[in-house]
Amino acid sequence: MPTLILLRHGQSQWNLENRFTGWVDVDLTTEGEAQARRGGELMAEQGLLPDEAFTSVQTRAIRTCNLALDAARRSWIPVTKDWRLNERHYGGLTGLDKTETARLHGEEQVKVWRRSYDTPPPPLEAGSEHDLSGDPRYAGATVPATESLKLTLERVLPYWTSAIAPRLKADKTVLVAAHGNSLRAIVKHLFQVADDRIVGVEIPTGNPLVIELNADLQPVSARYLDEGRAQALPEIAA
Ligand SMILES: O=C(O)[C@@H](CO)OP(=O)(O)O
Repeated sequence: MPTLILLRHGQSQWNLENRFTGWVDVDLTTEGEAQARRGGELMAEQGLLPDEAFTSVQTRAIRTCNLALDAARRSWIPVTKDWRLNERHYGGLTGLDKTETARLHGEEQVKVWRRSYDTPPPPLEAGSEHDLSGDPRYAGATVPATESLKLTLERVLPYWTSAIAPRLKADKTVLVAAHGNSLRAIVKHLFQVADDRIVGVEIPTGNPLVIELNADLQPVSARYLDEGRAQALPEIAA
């Protein structure tokens, strides 16, 4: 049975500092490294051993992938990195403190920027501190100035369809080590979550989400491996 393991990176330095992160390449904290290792141990304990892995081009996801695979003794499997699995681009909010931003703009406005489906944050100014358009890892890609979840899904989905789905259709166990919002986009697609319901999906850091799929890649079961840190999951269509 095709098995998908979604793993959000472990706690990052800016998760800890409560700053809007997006495409900024912050690293894991010591706690985040431990979460990633624990995620790998849980996979091994439950016999969920990935055949292949996909991750973004951001350090916190790459290191989470490596730490989890090391802990599961699967660091030899093929790992493919692609920017399409990056976190949602946070535009002009990048780097700002989330609480301070809510104080300035109001809780409601910040909730819309963080969790609405199709309202992107204000764009990042070209040439500003967090402008990554000159970063060599994005050579050939168009670096967005901001992204809503909808825009994130629109760049994740073609990659899902062309690169990840074929491996699942070949009946593989596939690990995707990525980010809160790129994984939320995959969950939205797989579970057909309505635009106004996706706000309720919050994937915890470093907790493997195992989704068993049928031959048409529709979910037949879903569960977090660390039950103590689990969050609500969308319903599976009958
Ligand atoms: O800052 C970010 O890039 C994301 C993920 O940590 O935050 P949010 O919870 O607002 O999606």
